[in-house]
Amino acid sequence: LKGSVIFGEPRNLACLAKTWKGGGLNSKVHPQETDENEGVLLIEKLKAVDYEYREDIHWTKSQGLLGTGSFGEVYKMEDKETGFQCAAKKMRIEHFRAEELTTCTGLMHANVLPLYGAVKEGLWVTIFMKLMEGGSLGQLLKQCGYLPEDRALDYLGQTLKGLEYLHTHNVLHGDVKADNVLLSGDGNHAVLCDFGHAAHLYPDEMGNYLMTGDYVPGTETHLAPEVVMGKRCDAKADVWSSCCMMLHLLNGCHPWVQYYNHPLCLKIAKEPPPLREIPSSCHPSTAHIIRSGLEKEPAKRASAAELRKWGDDLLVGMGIVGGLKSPWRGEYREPRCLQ
Ligand SMILES: N#Cc1cccc(-c2csc(Nc3cc(F)ccc3O)n2)c1
Repeated sequence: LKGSVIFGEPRNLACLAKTWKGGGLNSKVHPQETDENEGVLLIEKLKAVDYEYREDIHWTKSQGLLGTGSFGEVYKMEDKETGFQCAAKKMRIEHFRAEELTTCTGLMHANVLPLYGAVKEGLWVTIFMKLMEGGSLGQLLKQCGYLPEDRALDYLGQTLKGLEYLHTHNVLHGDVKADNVLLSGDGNHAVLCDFGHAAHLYPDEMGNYLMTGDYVPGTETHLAPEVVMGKRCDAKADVWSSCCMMLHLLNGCHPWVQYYNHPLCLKIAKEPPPLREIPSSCHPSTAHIIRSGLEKEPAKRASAAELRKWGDDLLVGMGIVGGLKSPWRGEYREPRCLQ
């Protein structure tokens, strides 16, 4: 069995990932070589042996799912030689998008989940990332209904910090939602994950950074109007989604679904933004932040940087600087949409 898994740099992984798109060249030209093993590991704790890194031989996934990512299931995994544990998303090569790796390789920020590497084994691609013991924000919501305003604001702020960084690097996340925000074991640190819908933003003649046509839309309830209308969109599409996520955190249910039937995309394009779903109990500045992020016109919509700044000032204004937030797994709150 031969392999070509190396310990390398992010740009090596970005370059290799482009050859995996659509099943990879080899699987077409030499179908019998569907057991090939290639990839790039970015940390020493994941050790390829003789240029191979194969499931059950060099690493094993633990029983039970951590979660379900875009196009693949997420497991806790352990390197057999080093005992190091991390998270791994395994998916079929047909569902793999090179952007999942080319957008996040080489990016490092406190609110963006670090990438540890990726390998292809036959017709499967596995992406390794840092293990986040607190699980996803989506899972936390399922456990506690909806979040108190201070904690929701804190998680929105951390998500916006991650988005601000991605947007500065001309990357659109493309599927901002509670399921794609992961938490540390103590619930205090939140990171953006899952670049399965991510896209590179390119400057047009007007200097706007837009994405190209091959964007795979994210979660319907969180899609911005310009996305559902098939327009070329920019980083502002993530800002709209982040405020849909905020409504989800505050209400315990996705926006739109209480008021409209599917297909929602027609309503998102036609109807006014879901401002009536902002809880009346919210601090006026919280409502202002959400309204500014739910402007239908992308040019009028606030940027991630602007919303994050307002959010930081508001948390200071509310006297919440680090840790004075409601308990992280407090008592269950009946989602507002079921009340
Ligand atoms: N650790 C962890 C953990 C716990 C719960 C959910 C998730 C989760 C939701 S989407 C997601 N995507 C993802 C996870 C990887 F390990 C690698 C690439 C990914 O896109 N992971 C991760």
